[in-house]
Amino acid sequence: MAPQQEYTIEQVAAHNNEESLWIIVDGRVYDLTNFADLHPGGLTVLLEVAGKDATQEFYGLHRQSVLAKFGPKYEIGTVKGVKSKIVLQKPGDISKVPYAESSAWQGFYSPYYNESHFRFRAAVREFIQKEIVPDAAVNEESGTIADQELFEKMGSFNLLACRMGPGPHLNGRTLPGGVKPEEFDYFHEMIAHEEIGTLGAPGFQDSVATGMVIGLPPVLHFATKNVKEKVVNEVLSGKKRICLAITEATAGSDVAAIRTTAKKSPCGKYYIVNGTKKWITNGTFCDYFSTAVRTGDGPGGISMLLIERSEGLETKAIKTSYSAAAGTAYITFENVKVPVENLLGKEGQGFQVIMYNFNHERWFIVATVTRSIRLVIEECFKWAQQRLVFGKPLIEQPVIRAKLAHMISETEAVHNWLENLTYQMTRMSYNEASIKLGGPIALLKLRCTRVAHNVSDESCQIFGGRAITKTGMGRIIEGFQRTYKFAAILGGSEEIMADLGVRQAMKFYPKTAKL
Ligand code: HEM
Repeated sequence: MAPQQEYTIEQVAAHNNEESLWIIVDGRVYDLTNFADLHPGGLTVLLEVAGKDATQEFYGLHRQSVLAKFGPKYEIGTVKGVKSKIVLQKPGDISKVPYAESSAWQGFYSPYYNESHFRFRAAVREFIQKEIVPDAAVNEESGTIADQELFEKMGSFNLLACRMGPGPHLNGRTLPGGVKPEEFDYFHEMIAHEEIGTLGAPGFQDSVATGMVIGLPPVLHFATKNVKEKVVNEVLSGKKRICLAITEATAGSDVAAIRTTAKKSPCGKYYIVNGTKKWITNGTFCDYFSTAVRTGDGPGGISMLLIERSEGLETKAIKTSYSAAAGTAYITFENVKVPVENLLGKEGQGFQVIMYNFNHERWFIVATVTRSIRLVIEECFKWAQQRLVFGKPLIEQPVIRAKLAHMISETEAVHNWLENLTYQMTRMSYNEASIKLGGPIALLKLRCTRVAHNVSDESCQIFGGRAITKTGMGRIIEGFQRTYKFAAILGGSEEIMADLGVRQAMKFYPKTAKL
């Protein structure tokens, strides 16, 4: 960085032309003479503010990251007697923008969190900011998946293990923030998913590693000892990757309609798998596929197999509105030989295996999406404060404040319900949770993705043209509005969630209750 020389306002004012073009942003002086021709916004706009304080103009048109990237190259000093007012966020910082964080992180009391949760979030956030954020926006745009090195870093930091929740797979590990495996609970796990939701790069954030969060549980809970030990170690260390392969072109929410078959070989040592899978998150780059197959007729004829990438298994990318970084795949199986030891659970009991993780999968989606919604709220709040329209900040318009009010209140309601249900998960046995939480989690997911819909809609109106522009101020909003629908379909569509929620409630309806 250039030495911090001090300049008077008058000295800066003398550099007001193309030959010498200086500006002030937040008490710092930038010499843009050599940058002016490269400036994406053009030379004219810079000449209009040459030699002047351009803080307001700058923040009306650029994200902070522009200064973080170009500032060190062009900054030549500070303005005498002027203190910089804008705080650049550092890795691990908690946002002070109201509602941009869970309330407990903004000074409100909470019955749910202890000191270890705060340590855990700080450590995970710092890791994500340092190791994942630098690639996120670039990979999101280019459609490049996370590289092997990043997976292994997430493995050795034990972020991958933490995203699988509490359980024996954590034993012997040092968890982020020095959290001990025995103190790790579903709130820590929720925080890990939430932090991934801060990336603002929907496809890329799925690349790190949604496939694992939904694809490894069948192995963790239903694989034979040998298969489990090998695969869980490989995946949690980041050396190999896994995904969940259930959906087919003709079978989505109606899982029972799957057609992919697995027939025992005459020697009895293998299943021979034939068929297809569609919209498989992370499929293009996974080594393992937890796959639903048909081993017999009807709903009782479904089984789950762990299939390794091998001869006859091919994946190709599906072009979705998502970034290709998510690795959304169409998979074909042509006489793929799968050892019988790779059966997950019992033959014909695939439904139980699939259902085992449904609540967890939906809960994880809510945690991640709700955090992404908060990020959208933070973006809208900041934008409404710094964008001048009709001569005053956008937030001075009552209609904009009303939009923020709806976004905030809906999101806080969802998050509070999420915390409440997470608390139930920390207290209930698996069996109790299966009986009692299926309905509420389904309804929570329904509400969460409906709120995502409303927030997307309102945020687009607040950001205007920038909400449909891939770079610049509206970058996060553009990504959100293009992709939020994914969560309304993945893990059970809104319609199925609504129906399931009420059907579950009907099971508990007292026969004696009458109007
Ligand atoms: C340190 C000083 C500056 C740097 C490094 C800088 C850099 C940039 C960059 C990288 C962009 C592209 C942003 C994107 O679309 O992602 C941009 C756009 C732009 N800049 Fe600057 N800029 C600076 C100062 C200014 C100032 C002082 C003004 C106006 C007075 C200005 C006006 C604009 C405009 C109008 C655009 C286009 C914005 C849009 O398409 O919405 N810039 N600038």
